Amino acid sequence: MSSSGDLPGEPLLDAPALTLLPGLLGEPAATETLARLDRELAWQRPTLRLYGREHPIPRRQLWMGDPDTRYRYSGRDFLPEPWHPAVAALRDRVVNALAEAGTRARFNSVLLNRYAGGEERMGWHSDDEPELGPAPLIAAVSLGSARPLRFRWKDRSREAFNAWLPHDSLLVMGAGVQERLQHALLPRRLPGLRISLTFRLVNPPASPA
Ligand SMILES: O=C(O)CCC(=O)C(=O)O
Ligand SMILES: [Fe+2]
Repeated sequence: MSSSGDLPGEPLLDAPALTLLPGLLGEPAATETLARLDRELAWQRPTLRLYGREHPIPRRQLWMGDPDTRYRYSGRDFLPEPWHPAVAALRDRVVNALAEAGTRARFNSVLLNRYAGGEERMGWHSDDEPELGPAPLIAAVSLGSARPLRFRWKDRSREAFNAWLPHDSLLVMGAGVQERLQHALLPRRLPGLRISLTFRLVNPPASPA
């Protein structure tokens, strides 16, 4: 895979490569896709176990992908929902946008997050599960209300910063981003529905001998 440093979007970071591409779908497709995903998906609010207590997550989410893409998250296994046609179309659009920019990528799964308003959120993390491999390329599509995704360096060598994610944008987190930084969608007084889709390539589990 070539580096995503040559993507035509706005480079937020050069090394490791973090790039924002606005206008992924155009209108009215972007707004229609937001409404369709909101309406047609079976959004879930799973509980996570923290210090022995069950907590509902502060957003809704859905794991979708090829049947062999198991995903472990906070000690739980999530089985993927089959691809919804609108999500599969979005995945293909992302792959094409990356290809046009000279970056070859393949995705077999996606985590969809639905934030009803600014109080819904996602805490600090890196997408560094072993099944994503050592240097994953993660493509994050944002639809709806603009929110900042906050980044901080694990070694605190540089200042934390915001990546503002407007409606109909694609944030490409290239090789090294998960290794060196964490990100979070912090609560903000910003009303409005937002849906994000983070496309990933999960290594299919080796078949048992
Ligand atoms: O909603 C966002 O933009 C962040 C989502 C995210 O970090 C993830 O799905 O791992
Ligand atoms: Fe993430």
